Amino acid sequence: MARTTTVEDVTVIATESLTKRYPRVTALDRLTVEIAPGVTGLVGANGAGKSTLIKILLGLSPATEGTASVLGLDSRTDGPAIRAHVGYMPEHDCLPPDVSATEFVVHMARMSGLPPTAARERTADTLRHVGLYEERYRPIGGYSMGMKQRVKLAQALVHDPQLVLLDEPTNGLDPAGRDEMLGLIRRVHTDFGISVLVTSHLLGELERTSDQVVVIDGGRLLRSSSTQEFTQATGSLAVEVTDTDRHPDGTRATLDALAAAGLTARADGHLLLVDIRDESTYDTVRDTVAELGVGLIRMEQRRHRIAELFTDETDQPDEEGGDRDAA
Ligand SMILES: Nc1ncnc2c1ncn2[C@@H]1O[C@H](COP(=O)(O)OP(=O)(O)OP(=O)(O)O)[C@@H](O)[C@H]1O
Repeated sequence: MARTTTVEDVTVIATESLTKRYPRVTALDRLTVEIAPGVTGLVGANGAGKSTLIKILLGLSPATEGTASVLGLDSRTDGPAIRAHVGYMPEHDCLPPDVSATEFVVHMARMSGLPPTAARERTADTLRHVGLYEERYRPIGGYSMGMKQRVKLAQALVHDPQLVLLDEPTNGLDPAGRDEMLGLIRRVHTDFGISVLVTSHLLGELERTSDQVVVIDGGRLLRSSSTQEFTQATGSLAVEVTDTDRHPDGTRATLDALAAAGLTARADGHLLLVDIRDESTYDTVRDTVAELGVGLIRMEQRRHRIAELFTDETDQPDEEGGDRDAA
């Protein structure tokens, strides 16, 4: 089932100066971005313009200015062809409570043009894939939020699209449910080769799930790059040490000793952030800690986090994560 990537689909979505103005608000403001195959996270606070972008990409809402192409098709003129090759999971609950997941997803498959037998087979496969097989004949009205989100995902996948646009698929889920949904989303790409654009206002989850992250704010592009670039190594070494009877504040004692050894370091809570000058920095830290007699709990190179985009670049968040999910 997995597809091979060809030169033509190196860019699955491209926008150029895309602008959408409503009477009172500019929802998208000259947005120019290219999205490669794989899993892409589109992150932004509520009202940033994520849903507006998705509706324009699907050809459901016209842009005021600029252009957007999806799988090489023009969203202004090729809406029906785009929707034939793209699956869409809307943000809000749009499910009929009185029908079963099977009935609903078969209906959506038929709407996309699949013949009856193929629609039933694809529905069974897709519901199994999203983990809803046992409950598939029960009315959706009795489903949990997590199960409803899976039905919405299944209907987006049932016609075997090349790309799916998932609008806030983790909304309303508890942390375990979110993790499961993110795992499913990742597998949509790894198992079936389907590219995914997934929106969220939660930064941490996109860091884990996406190959590329696009950040928008007030309809403008804040940043677009690979997740690897976002989380690349920084030039500082995070060091954590124990306290001892001789050094009841081990962190402070180590900070002073590192300064005496000629290194630049600062305390960040219980962590010490040491500037890496060259390879010898590691040895100097190790030797300084050993001479002091405090225990070395960890010594590792710091990595950037996507959350830092929303703070001062130099204002490193707490190592334990803090509120990494807040946009
Ligand atoms: N049909 C509309 N008419 C007028 N204004 C709209 C319309 N749709 C969206 N907006 C406005 O455009 C801006 C962007 O909204 P959009 O729904 O795209 O944001 P979002 O990032 O998806 O956030 P959310 O997750 O809250 O939906 C908001 O200020 C919103 O109020």
